[in-house]
Formats: sequence, C-alpha cells, structure tokens
Amino acid sequence: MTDHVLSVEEMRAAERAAMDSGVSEWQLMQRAGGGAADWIWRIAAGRAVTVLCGPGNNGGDGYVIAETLQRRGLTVTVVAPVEPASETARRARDGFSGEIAKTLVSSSGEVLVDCLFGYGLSRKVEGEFAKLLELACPSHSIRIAIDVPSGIFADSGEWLGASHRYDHTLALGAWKRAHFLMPARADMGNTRLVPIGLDLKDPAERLSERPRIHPPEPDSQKYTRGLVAVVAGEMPGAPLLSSLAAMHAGAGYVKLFSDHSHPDAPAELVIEDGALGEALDDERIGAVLIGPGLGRGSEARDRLRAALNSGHNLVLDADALHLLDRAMLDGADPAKMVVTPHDGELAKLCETFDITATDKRDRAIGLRDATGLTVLAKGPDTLLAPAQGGVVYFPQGSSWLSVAGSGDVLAGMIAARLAVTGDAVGATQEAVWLHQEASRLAGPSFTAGQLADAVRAALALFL
Ligand SMILES: NC(=O)C1=CN([C@@H]2O[C@H](COP(=O)(O)OP(=O)(O)OC[C@H]3O[C@@H](n4cnc5c(N)ncnc54)[C@H](OP(=O)(O)O)[C@@H]3O)[C@@H](O)[C@H]2O)[C@@H](O)CC1
Ligand SMILES: Nc1ncnc2c1ncn2[C@@H]1O[C@H](COP(=O)(O)OP(=O)(O)O)[C@@H](O)[C@H]1O
Ligand SMILES: [K+]
Repeated sequence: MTDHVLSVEEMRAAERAAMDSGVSEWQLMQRAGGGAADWIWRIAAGRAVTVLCGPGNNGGDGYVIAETLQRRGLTVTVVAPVEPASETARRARDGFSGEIAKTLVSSSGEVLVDCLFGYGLSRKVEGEFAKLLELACPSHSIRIAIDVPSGIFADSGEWLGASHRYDHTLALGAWKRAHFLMPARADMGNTRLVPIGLDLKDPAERLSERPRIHPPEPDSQKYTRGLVAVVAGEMPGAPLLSSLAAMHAGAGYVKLFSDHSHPDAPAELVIEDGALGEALDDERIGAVLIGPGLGRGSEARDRLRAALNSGHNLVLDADALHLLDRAMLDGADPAKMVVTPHDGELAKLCETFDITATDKRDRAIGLRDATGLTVLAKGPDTLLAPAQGGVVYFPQGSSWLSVAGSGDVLAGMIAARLAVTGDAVGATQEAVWLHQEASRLAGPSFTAGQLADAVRAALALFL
C-alpha cells in the first residue's frame, strides 16, 4: 500500500517481517536501490552523478544505485568518508565496480545522490559528514535525497545538524512522518515513493487518499443536501467568506446567523439576525460553523455556548478556539466536532487543555486524546488527528494559501461537507483536498474571496 506513514520502529518491524517471510535484507536493498536508480536515471537524463555513501544501509542503497547507474552508462563518482558498518552495506560496496573516493573531488557530477544517512540517523550530523554535505549540496545543480535527506530525523521532520535543500526525495518502502512534517518537507522537494514489496497492514498513520465526492442523491432537496449554519459575531467579513465557500462546496442551503447588514452578500445567502439559540433550534441544520469573526468578548462566549449546546455537527475555528475550554465542552458531544487550529491556535488550545507536547503532531494527538475532538492542525504540514485515532497527513498544498482569510474559506468548506455527509473525518479530508485544488485553480497571489470562488471548479475535479 502506498498510503502508510510509518515510524522508524514500524519501518524496522516491517522489514523484519519481510525477512521472516523469506526475503533477505540484501534483496530488500536491491529493490530499494534499483527502484531509486530508475528515478535517478530519468532525473539525471545523461548527466554525471555523485553518490555520497554513509556507513549504514542507506549507504548500502547508495552503492547499489551507483552500480546500477554506472552499468547503464552514466558517469558515477562515489564518495564514502567511512567504511560500511553493516554486512549488507559491505556486500553492496563490494558489488560496486567503480572507484570510491574518501572526499569530494572537483570533477564530481551535476546530480547529487545523498545516501549518507536514512532513518538510522541517531545523532547530530557533524565533522566530516557535515563538511561533505556543505561542499556537495551547493556544488551540484540537482540534489536527490534517498529515503530522507541526511540529517533529517525521520520520526519528527527535524534537522539534526545543518539543513540543506533537495530537489527530490525518494522514500524507500513506505512514507516516514518526516515526509509530511515541517521543516523537513519544505526541504525535500518533490517526493516519490519507491515500493520494495513490504507487506504493511492496518496503518495507524496514513496519507489522505484523494477523495471521490458524490453529487446530490436523485431525490435530494435543499435541506437533505445539507443545511449549513454559519454563526457570525463581531466582524462581518470572515463569516461571509466562510459562507461563500460553503455555498460552493456542495451544501444545499447556507444560512448566515449575523446581526450585521452584509451589503456585499449574494442574494442566495440567507442572513438571519436575532436570538441565536432559537435559530439553531432547527433540526434540519446539518452542520454549524462558529469562530471566524466571532470576537472574544462575553457575547462571543454566549454564542459559542449556544452552538456547543445545539447538538449539531460543529466546526470550531479561529476565535472559537481561543474561547474553548473544559467548562465549555462540558455536556457537548466532541465526537460531532472538528477543531481547525493553525499553529498559534494549537499552542493556545494545548495550554488550555494542559498538553505539554511541543511538536505539531504530538500536540494534535494530545489535544484529540484529552478532549475527544477531531483536530485538524493546519499549516504547510496540515495533519488530521481523528477522534477515532490515528493520524492522517496530506500532500503538500500551495504556499499561496498563506493569505489572510484562507482558513475561513477552509472552515466553510468543512462545514459544507460535514452537512452533506455527516462524517467529520471524511468531510475534513474532502475540504482540505478541495482547498488545495481551489488554490491551484485560483492561480498565483489570489485573495481569499477568489479562493472561495474557485471552490466550485475544484469540486468538479472530485466528482
Ligand atoms: N533494513 C532494511 O532492510 C532496509 C533498509 N534500507 C535503507 O536503510 C536505511 C536504514 O539503514 P540503517 O538502519 O543502517 O541506518 P542509516 O540511516 O544507514 O545509518 C545508520 C548508520 O549511520 C550511523 N550514524 C547515525 N547517525 C550518525 C551521525 N549523525 N553521524 C555519524 N554516524 C551516524 C550509525 O552508527 P551508530 O548510530 O550505530 O553508531 C549507523 O552506522 C534506510 O533509510 C534505507 O535507506 C533499504 O535498503 C531497504 C531495506
Ligand atoms: N505555506 C503554506 N503552504 C500550504 N498551505 C498553507 C500555507 N500557509 C497556510 N496554509 C493553509 O492556509 C490556511 C490558513 O488558515 P489560517 O491560518 O486559519 O488563516 P486565516 O486565519 O487568515 O484564515 C490553512 O488551511 C493552512 O493549512
Ligand atoms: K539520505
């Protein structure tokens, strides 16, 4: 399967299981190195290649890659500052028919293949290894990391040592967490998975699969198609943006509960003012969104309480995340709720719910476990911690999404998909995919309003 995301421990267990079933480590290395070489061959397109080989099996892969490319006629230079430390890596080194240099020579190639360290990195990269990377990375025009860039800790995506930018990263056997977490993912370039025939079962953590969105049922009407209630507060702009996105993301009916006048709102958007408790007392509502433009005062608090007590499916974003606490959640059903914090809001929620974790994945899991909420931790490395457990990662989104109001658009789309399907985890994934596709369709430097406008065309790509 190509959607598993494994920890280093799980990766080692999967490889042990393969070996228990009769596949040798040497065979696994042949598959890994051979599969990686196929990609490098295409990327190099005849250019000379430098392969850096480290002491472990990542280095072993490097010798297999070097031999494969050399046999295909490429000019290959291997640089290995130390001897291989594992038997399988030694066998791979012995199978390389070319010269092995201890240091980088000036005549090295244009394409760098980094096989110094993979997921076996156990400490900071220093000394001769650090110097070699410092020399080799800037002096090659195309940089390819094998499994992970050397220096990246595969479980967290942190750099242990100096960071370097790569154009391509070829993940071996299965994705590791680092392939989806910052800062690693920003430095990995294009990522590709090279399968090596591991039999992976029941992943706790996985990559979100591109969803298939269904058109309305033949007998659907506006209420059964999904009625979204967007609850406004102090500021009119943000909830209006969320409502527009919700209207384009498949909901049958969008109501904005707001006391503002909204002169720019389209005629199709129904705006209701007055008592929120009564307005929310409509069993046809499929999902409520509260938070964008809500404010943080006592009136905002009352509106959030009304939404939490409404019993509806709920999306909590922006200001709602600053007001949420244990007392607010008391009596509400977290299984019906999705919270959508960016990094700052996630930090605030962790403070509120006494979660001491410091990295994003652990914070999202901690918050989910402490509250029973489904947590979408947003950013360049958006990840989802579903109430039911596990973690879901996403392909990298466009960095043009870093524009004010883009989160309001996403929240509106989650509410729409939730009103349509009633499935918080599925709806959230659909919305993240729609958001990313809409950003591509909107072109560069879009505004949040233009992003919301692109949602309908994005939806068409998932039908
Ligand atoms: N097993 C399999 O079946 C398959 C594995 N595959 C490949 O193997 C990779 C994992 O291999 P691996 O476990 O040997 O680890 P790897 O990343 O090569 O490095 C470990 C070596 O480096 C050393 N070392 C660590 N940090 C260091 C530092 N900062 N500075 C200096 N030294 C440091 C460490 O030394 P030690 O910590 O023991 O002192 C040890 O000698 C994986 O990413 C994939 O590419 C594929 O071929 C598929 C089949
Ligand atoms: N550099 C980036 N790359 C990819 N996606 C990003 C990036 N920056 C922000 N995003 C996405 O854009 C949205 C921003 O949401 P948020 O931070 O709540 O913004 P706002 O509060 O202005 O609406 C999130 O969905 C986030 O994942
Ligand atoms: K590497």
